[in-house]
Amino acid sequence: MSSTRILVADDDPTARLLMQAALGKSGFEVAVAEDGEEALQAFAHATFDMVLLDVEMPRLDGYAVCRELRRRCGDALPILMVTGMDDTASIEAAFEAGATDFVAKPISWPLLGHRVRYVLRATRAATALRMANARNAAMLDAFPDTLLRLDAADRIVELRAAPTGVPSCCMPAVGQTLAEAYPHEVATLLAQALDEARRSRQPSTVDFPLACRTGRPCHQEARVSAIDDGEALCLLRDITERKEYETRIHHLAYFDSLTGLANRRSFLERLEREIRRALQNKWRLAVLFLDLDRFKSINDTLGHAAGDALLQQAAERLRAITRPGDIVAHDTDRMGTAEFARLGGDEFTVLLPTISRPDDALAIAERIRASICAPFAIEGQELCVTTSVGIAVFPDDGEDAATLIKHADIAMYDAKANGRNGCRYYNPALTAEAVHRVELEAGLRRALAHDELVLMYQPQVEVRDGSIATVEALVRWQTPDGRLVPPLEFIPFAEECGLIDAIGSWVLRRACHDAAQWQRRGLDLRVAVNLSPVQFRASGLLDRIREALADSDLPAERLELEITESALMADDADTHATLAALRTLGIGIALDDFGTGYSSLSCLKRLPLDKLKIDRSFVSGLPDDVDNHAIVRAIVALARHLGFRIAAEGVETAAQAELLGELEADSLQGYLFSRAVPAAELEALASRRWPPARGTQFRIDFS
Ligand SMILES: Nc1nc2c(ncn2[C@@H]2O[C@@H]3COP(=O)(O)O[C@H]4[C@@H](O)[C@H](n5cnc6c(=O)[nH]c(N)nc65)O[C@@H]4COP(=O)(O)O[C@H]3[C@H]2O)c(=O)[nH]1
Repeated sequence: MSSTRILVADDDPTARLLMQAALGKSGFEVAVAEDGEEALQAFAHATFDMVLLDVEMPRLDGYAVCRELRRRCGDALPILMVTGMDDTASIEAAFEAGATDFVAKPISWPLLGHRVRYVLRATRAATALRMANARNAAMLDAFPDTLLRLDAADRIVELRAAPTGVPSCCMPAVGQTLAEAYPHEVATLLAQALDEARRSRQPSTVDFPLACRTGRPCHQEARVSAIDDGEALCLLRDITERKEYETRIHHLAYFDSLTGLANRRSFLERLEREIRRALQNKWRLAVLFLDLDRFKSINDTLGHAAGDALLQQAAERLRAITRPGDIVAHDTDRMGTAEFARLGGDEFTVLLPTISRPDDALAIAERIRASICAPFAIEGQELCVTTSVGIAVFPDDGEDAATLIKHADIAMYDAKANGRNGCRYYNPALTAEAVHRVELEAGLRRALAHDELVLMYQPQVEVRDGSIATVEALVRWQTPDGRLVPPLEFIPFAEECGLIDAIGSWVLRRACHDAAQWQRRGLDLRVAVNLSPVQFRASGLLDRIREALADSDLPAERLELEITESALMADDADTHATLAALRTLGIGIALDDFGTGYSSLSCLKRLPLDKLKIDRSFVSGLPDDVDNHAIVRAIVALARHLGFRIAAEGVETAAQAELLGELEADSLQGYLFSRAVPAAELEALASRRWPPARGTQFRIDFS
């Protein structure tokens, strides 16, 4: 450790010597000066930790030296003045000149060392305190918080306002108590935090909203800590932005951004809470599961923006249904607030936290169903949508959240399977059906992977000469156990579960391949392939068709696509562009199942179609059903007028064929001529001629 250097300035050589000896004995390194000027010169060449100055000195007295040294070295240098015992005037003058302390003559030599050490220690402590204060002040200046110092009565005795943060209108003032500065609840909260901090000697934190006069939301955080039993510090920080982020994050985590309804996670948490309550209180609750019937096809045909708008409006209707006071139940008070959620896609759930009996749930489900039935106005079009609702009741149908939701979902499927637009309770037998659906999907995936799909072809006979110009490709699923599954048992399901694209692509490629084979064998046949609405709207359709034609080497003119009216429901630019592009390629377009949809005449007129296929439901009653007769006659007249060819489906009797011939249909398809047959049998079939219908007695000769 380096020694402490002391400068002794005194014009009396004896006093100098004695001081030097006494201080040297106490372990200090001592330098001496004979007068004031010499003392200042000594400071110019060396540094000292302390100075002892005699008051009376020639040339420059001790006061002048003291003042000069203070100017040069600041407060950190301890200066001891040596004064006369009773000379209070010089003691006062010494302090005025900036002296740290004084030593009175006659000096007690044994005590001088102790006195010097004490002054040195005190000066160092004062310096350290000054530096700590400066550091604290700098830290507080850099602090983003507003600082309040409070006395024992929670009155603000000091306030350092942060440059930014707490808005001025929410800023307390010095002199106010917390109760005066803040609204009652906030003041109470802060007082509790202060009590806690004083008691535990640990800082404590609270946050609270404040009504800001600007009207903007304001949220503050206060961290309080006790200084001693009386005073306390309170740091205030504006956390409005953080709170807004937290709210937004919470909203994202718990709410569906499209509809503003609760999301799956939030619904599950609430359901779990309500199950616990229901268990304690021994009451029932119900979970409703619903989706919009045929939503997927609406979304695919009208586009996602329309689909989103529909979901938003449907969510709004759900909210409106169970607004407080709207619920019709046997025990309205106990019914509690219903919770709605969108689990994803068009799947919604409703939680009825307390029901007296299962009928209450059915009443709400029916109200929901009826409300969704009213037409929606979407993008300027009126859209009629229905919903199917499944109901599961706690504890009867499940004792935990996941089971209740699953069973309500299964019940909804049952409602769908039973004609849609209905409400169903869960029953255990339905689980078997749900298992069947899961197996069906797995089976279809396997069918695609293992080439279990087969195509059959049904001829369309030309009325003009009884020849077969077109055959319709109809898919079947040959399961490993040898069963031939008809398309209506898996195509609608494939549309629902998203497998239709893969199946449709397979059908297209196989049909093109078969048709190209027939062409190579000299058969003049066109192949008609069904295109589901989902496929029609899917991106990449044209590429897929071009690829299938190119790979099989089939001329585009030999391909016809059958599109149902629902696929063309969106009379928009995309529909026109797709149809026009197909026509430009040379592909024929037939409107399938005509009469069952909602095609408006004006819409039909604008579409580039080749053919209308009259649905077999109109053909089936012919020739006796007068209504069907009139409808078919009108369809034929309309199609003629628009320049389309006309095909009739489901022709089973010669009388039907004859009448359709008279009505001037162009081609006929039905069991009367042939069921759908494997590709290999088609060659034999296609070489036949059926007697022309027009003007002749239609006679079938299958021999
Ligand atoms: N009662 C009666 N029925 C007759 C008669 N003649 C033909 N049919 C049946 O009527 C359906 C005609 O096909 P669709 O209207 O396009 O109706 C098709 C079509 O909408 C769909 N489908 C079939 N294959 C495909 C495919 O490859 N892709 C797509 N997307 N749908 C397909 O499945 C539907 C049913 O197909 P299938 O069961 O093969 O049933 C075929 C056919 O077997 C008749 O005289 N009387």
